[in-house]
Amino acid sequence: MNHSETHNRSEPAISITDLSFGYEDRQILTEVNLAVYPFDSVCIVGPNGGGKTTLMKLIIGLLTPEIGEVLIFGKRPEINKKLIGYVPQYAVYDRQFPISVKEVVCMGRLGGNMTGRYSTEDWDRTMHVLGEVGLAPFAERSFSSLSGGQRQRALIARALASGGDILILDEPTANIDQESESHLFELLGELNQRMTILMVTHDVGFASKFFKRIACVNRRVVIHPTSELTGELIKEMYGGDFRMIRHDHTCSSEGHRHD
Ligand SMILES: Nc1ncnc2c1ncn2[C@@H]1O[C@H](COP(=O)(O)OP(=O)(O)OP(=O)(O)O)[C@@H](O)[C@H]1O
Repeated sequence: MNHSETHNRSEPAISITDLSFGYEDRQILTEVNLAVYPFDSVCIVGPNGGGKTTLMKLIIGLLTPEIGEVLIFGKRPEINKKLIGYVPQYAVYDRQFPISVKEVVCMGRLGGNMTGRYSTEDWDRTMHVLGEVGLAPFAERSFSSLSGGQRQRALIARALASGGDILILDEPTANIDQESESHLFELLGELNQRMTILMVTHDVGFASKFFKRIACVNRRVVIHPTSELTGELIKEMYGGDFRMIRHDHTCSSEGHRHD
């Protein structure tokens, strides 16, 4: 049983209050308020440079807010970071570096293991999550021999090896074909039965079929149920000027407005 199942479901898995953040003198996120409840699935969209990755890094505790706070199941990210699995935007392994699929996945266990060595429990968990993503037969194979879609699933397994409550993915569909993308969403659908899922994507039309809510990040963050959107509208919205979620909303490079 994971933390979400024992946790009071009326309390957010992720709670962001009055958060502002910038790099040096540049303000990137302003007055962000967001509550994501257990078993929600939120697709994070927005123009390039709008602050999506920055927001994810604040949630997992890689960055600390200057103003406001982020809580994970009521506690600071550094305390509850083990509840979060993160699939970063670029996970590059040197093709010459002979690392096996199971080793990549087991690296997800290091966060909670101060010795730098893996226990039997670590390897058991690794094989379990490899089974979950359908890659158990590939455990001994070299990571670089996997296809793009298989690699992505291995990286999800690595995230699952560390945290079992919240899964955060930063553009996992960027380098995979459409069939692998369908498989990825099937897998995410299964995982969403027991986890909260947040995913940054540029493929809004496809993603909106899976996600319950869509958050537009462009300095400010505005969240809507995906039921309010149609695929066509989202594609339009994602064009040069991030267009309209409803007639009274605009999300563009100038910021997100509710008129
Ligand atoms: N470590 C850093 N130091 C200074 N500026 C940064 C740093 N990381 C990101 N930025 C800047 O902050 C802004 C927001 O970046 P971020 O990566 O969060 O945007 P994004 O919405 O994820 O963009 P994309 O869709 O292109 O991935 C960008 O202008 C980026 O150049």
